[in-house]
Amino acid sequence: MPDQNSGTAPEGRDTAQQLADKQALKRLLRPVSTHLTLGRTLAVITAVLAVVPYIALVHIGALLIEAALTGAAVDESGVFLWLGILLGTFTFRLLAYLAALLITHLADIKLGNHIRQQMVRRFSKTPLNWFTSTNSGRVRKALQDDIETIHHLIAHQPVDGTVAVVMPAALMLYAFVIDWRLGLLAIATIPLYAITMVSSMRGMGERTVQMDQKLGVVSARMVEFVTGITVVKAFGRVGRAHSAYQESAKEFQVFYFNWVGPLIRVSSLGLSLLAVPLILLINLGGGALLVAGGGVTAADVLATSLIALLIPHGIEVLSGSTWSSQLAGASARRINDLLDTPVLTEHHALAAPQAHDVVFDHVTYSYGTSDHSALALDDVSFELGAGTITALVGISGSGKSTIATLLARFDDPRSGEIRIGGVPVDHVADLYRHVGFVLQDPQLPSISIRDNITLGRPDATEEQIREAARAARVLEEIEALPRGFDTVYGADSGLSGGQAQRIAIARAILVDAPVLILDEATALTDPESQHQIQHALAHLVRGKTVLMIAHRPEVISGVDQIILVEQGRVIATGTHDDLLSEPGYSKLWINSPAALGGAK
Ligand SMILES: Nc1ncnc2c1ncn2[C@@H]1O[C@H](COP(=O)(O)OP(=O)(O)OP(=O)(O)O)[C@@H](O)[C@H]1O
Repeated sequence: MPDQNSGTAPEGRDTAQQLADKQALKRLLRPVSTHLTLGRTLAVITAVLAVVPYIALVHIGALLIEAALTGAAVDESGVFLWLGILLGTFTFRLLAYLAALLITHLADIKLGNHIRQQMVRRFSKTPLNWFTSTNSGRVRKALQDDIETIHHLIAHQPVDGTVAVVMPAALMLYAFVIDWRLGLLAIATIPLYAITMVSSMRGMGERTVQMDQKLGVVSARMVEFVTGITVVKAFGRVGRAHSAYQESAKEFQVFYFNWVGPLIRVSSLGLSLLAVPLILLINLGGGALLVAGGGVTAADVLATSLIALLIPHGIEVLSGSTWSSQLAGASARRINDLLDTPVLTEHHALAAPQAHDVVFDHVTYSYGTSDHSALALDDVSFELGAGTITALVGISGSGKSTIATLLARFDDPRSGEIRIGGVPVDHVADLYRHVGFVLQDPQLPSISIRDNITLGRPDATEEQIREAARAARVLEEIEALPRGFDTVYGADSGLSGGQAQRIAIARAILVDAPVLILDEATALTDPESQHQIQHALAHLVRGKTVLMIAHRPEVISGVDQIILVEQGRVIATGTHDDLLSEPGYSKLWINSPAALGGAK
């Protein structure tokens, strides 16, 4: 990972990074390599044929000069032949150039689609625990900004970059074919230009990497600022939050100015050296001397002078393409990183559990994938009897959500096994028919309420949907909305936290999975809403094997078993009374003497 805050990265690392960028680009462009080769081939043809007008110019000039010197009539058929060749080549070049651009643009579209499809395919197998807000931000950047950055490299660079190299080379060669002295005059200014370009391009690779990193910091600060704007505003700290963004933007501005300022001075020096008057002075002046000395014609001098004028433009385009390749390299690396996200192993020997007891068997888990990553769960073992309700309790960060998400296979344990009815969860066929969940954040996508409720069971009938909504105590509120069940969440109407929770419960009721994970989340809702949710949950949990993350003492009353978790380990298991002797347990309810008096 690049150090986002470091402005002066060590050179060795940057060179290694550039190498990695190049390899990443090679790998990313592989699916369209045939398109790109075809585009480049057509571009080479276009560039080589750029010589033809100059050949025609020289030949027509020769015919005219011959007529003028001999007093004979101009060889009209010869002139028309060359004009015909000129026109034919021009048309052919135009068509070849357009075809090349068409092919590279098609390649761009194909690659964009290919990357998006690959990402969707990859993410459908990626552990759900991977989707943190940071990683979601990375996905957004890759799908939007990085695909856009490589657009230029695929759609334009293979054609324009190739023409920029091959055309001047072919023209220079032809200048030497006309006359080697005129050829030397045509390229006379190039060494000066090359020196200024090389000095301005020095360190360009590292600077581009740094620019990319600094832009990343500016963008991250902007997202942080916008995401936290409500809290920041509520506490009147807009200036302070804004200043982090302003500082990173200022830092980028200073960096960019210090880099680009001298660059512009150097390249403008290069340009002035090659400015039209200088090129014409050398080529026409030197050419005139050669014409006077005999051996070359005025038409030859005109042709090579025009060639000399085109060379600098080619070099400019070439340096622009080099820069866009460097930018695209970093983008390719980020896209490839996402295409390589870890995925859950897919097993083929799947089975449907016949019973619904749950066993955690020496489960260990860490969010990081390296051997040194801190353990979020450390040797966790427990059992949930079929049809029983178990409450998971522990202080914040103790590992309750991690246990719950592993049961729903949001990721696989690093070691140990989780079984439902004796079948390891990674071997359960159609897992979400067996494990349902209602989490703190109800996660309603921006689709209709009907589709939200039937997400886990798209074939549900209208009556079943209404029945689920009724059991979840949200039917009346849905029907009171102007578009009822067709209301699109977010677009047509928002919902209160309690309503969204009850819609998530209706969804779980409809799926009717025999194992249920509940993240008790009533703290954010008002007492009436809490009451409604409790009723909806009571309906939902009937006869199910329930694992409930409990935050309040009230909800542990009536559960069959309580599991106390501390620092990723199961400290004790039992009933409320069994656990009262555990200091960690009584400390949890210290502000709730009623619970300590007996929750049952
Ligand atoms: N996405 C994540 N990436 C890295 N570490 C994480 C992630 N989610 C949780 N953790 C870490 O794993 C440990 C257990 O967290 P977990 O969310 O399971 O605790 P919890 O008991 O559910 O807390 P809370 O009651 O506050 O929700 C904590 O140290 C936490 O910082």
